Amino acid sequence: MFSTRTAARNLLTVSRRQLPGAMQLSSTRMLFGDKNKITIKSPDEVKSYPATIKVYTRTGDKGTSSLFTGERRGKNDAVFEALGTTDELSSMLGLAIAHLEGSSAQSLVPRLETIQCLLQDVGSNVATPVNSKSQSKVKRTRFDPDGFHCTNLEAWIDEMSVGLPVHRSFILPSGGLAASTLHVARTICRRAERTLVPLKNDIDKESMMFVNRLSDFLFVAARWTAMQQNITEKIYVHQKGRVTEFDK
Ligand SMILES: Nc1ncnc2c1ncn2[C@@H]1O[C@H](COP(=O)(O)OP(=O)(O)OP(=O)(O)O)[C@@H](O)[C@H]1O
Repeated sequence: MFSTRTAARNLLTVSRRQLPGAMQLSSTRMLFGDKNKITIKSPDEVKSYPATIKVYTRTGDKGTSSLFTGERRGKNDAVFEALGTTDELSSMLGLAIAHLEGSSAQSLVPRLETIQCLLQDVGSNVATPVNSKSQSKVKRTRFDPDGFHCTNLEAWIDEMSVGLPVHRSFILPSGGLAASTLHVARTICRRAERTLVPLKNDIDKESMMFVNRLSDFLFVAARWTAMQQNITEKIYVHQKGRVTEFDK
């Protein structure tokens, strides 16, 4: 038997991203290890890997990479476009979290962390086309079959919309560092949604619903953050014939 501390130390050498495709999935339940190997226990398999899995495998050097099914495709394939964009979105949420922590809007952080995990699940869904031969993998990567996460986003949107200032004009991406970062995340989210469209027959419809609802949530989250931090949002002003302070 190995102590939890030893296992934790060994785990430090391996991030989820470094593990083979299958092990990057959210269905991975548990990792434990000894000095020389990491054992990963997921619902239907237990596998061991060397404790020092390297970040690079060199298998992607020629411009192809693998889906969860093992199928290799060019890195310019629509699947990797979508995976890269959801990854970019999750990274931007990480930046938003960094700006929120310690602020009067930090209660938003756990929600954003939940969303980061769900984007990982959307990625798993994207990386496993629904008509793949391996139906067990398709089943394992099914995204939100009950629509729970989409409904949950709607509940968050409704709750956080209460008390937001009402404007007749467009709200410009603004409201401070955290809110503006959330606006950037919102625009990446909309791009992520566009990257899913060519894949719509290969992914679960709930993935698309979730990403669509997520951009609405991020809009409200940005506005809510500005309000919590007492920062006034900027509003669109028609510029025709208008001289700026700078030009005067
Ligand atoms: N350029 C990319 N854009 C989006 N997704 C990618 C890209 N490259 C790889 N992926 C996805 O991310 C996973 C992990 O990326 P990784 O960099 O380990 O893959 P690789 O480039 O195929 O391998 P290596 O970097 O070890 O040569 C891959 O299995 C693939 O699903």
